[in-house]
Amino acid sequence: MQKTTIAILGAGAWGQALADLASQNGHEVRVWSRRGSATLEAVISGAEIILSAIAMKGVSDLVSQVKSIPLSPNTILVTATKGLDPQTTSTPSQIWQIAFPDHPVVVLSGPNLSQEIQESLPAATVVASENTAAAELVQLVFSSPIFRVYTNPDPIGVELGGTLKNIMAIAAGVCDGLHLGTNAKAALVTRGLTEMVRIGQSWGAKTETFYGLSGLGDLLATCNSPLSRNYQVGYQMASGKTLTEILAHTAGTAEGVNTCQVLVQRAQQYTIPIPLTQQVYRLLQGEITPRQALEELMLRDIKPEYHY
Ligand SMILES: NC(=O)c1ccc[n+]([C@@H]2O[C@H](COP(=O)([O-])OP(=O)(O)OC[C@H]3O[C@@H](n4cnc5c(N)ncnc54)[C@H](O)[C@@H]3O)[C@@H](O)[C@H]2O)c1
Ligand SMILES: O=P(O)(O)OC[C@H](O)CO
Repeated sequence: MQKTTIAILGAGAWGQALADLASQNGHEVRVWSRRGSATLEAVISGAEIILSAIAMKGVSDLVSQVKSIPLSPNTILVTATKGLDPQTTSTPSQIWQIAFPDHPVVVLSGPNLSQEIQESLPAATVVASENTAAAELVQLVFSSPIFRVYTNPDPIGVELGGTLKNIMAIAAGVCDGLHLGTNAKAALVTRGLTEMVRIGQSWGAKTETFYGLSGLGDLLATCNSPLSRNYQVGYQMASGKTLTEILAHTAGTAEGVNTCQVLVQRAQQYTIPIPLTQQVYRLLQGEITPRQALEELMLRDIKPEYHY
């Protein structure tokens, strides 16, 4: 394809991996980091695609900074952050789209542990947008023999899959850390997916999106890999460490911690049942031990698996 100019905002593990994928495909890639020497203006000037891969806590501020810089009207905005805004409970793509109503916004999300991608191991991802042409351009830019990219028309569903699975990955880490066995893990991941679907429906996401790469796919990757920072948080909590101790020694961002707090707030507002998320929340708050969280989940009122 034609060479495209791409600005990657965020030089963390994920921003760097995506920058490398685009560079390997021959595109002109410029990376901005808040600690780097290049200005944001210089990095995004003339870029056809601006991709943000920064941590959730910086998204609103970054959006304001980008908004103060004139952009070409065709510039495509891509978000690869997996989190929720604590003030508004909005997703990153919603924040970008509100600030830039006339620009196409694309969500990039999938089972993508950055370390495996940096080792050139094969992976697949999803680029989702209401603007099909924009999603297809981003698909072309990143597709390669080691990175298979699918398009999808449900950006909120794709984004929520990648965001909500982080809470379940914390729970999966606890499950493995307590050596609860394969049956327990299967039950947790399956009921976790049911909870993700329920939350997603309240946001207007399509149910089937959660059964694809960005939902079930990312849930499986993150709940089964010691490379996941969220899984590591849960695994270490099972050994009795406090959240503060764990985060002090965690390299990189475990978004599930913040997402869990925001989701509890949103679930109260919209009356969404979120039993797994509630127990992860109480555990992270230091209100209960991992064993107590397990007991509370197992001893809830019995009920049908589905309400058909
Ligand atoms: N690492 C992965 O495997 C992976 C894969 C897919 C998605 N993600 C998501 O991508 C996002 C970034 O993850 P990461 O692994 O690169 O984390 P990281 O901790 O390695 O990097 C975070 C980046 O965000 C930047 N940042 C943090 N706060 C900021 C602020 N206030 N203003 C501007 N920049 C700020 C940091 O400087 C850094 O460049 C997260 O939402 C994560 O869930 C990560
Ligand atoms: O390290 P984690 O837990 O943020 O997971 C990384 C990616 O989201 C996996 O797709």
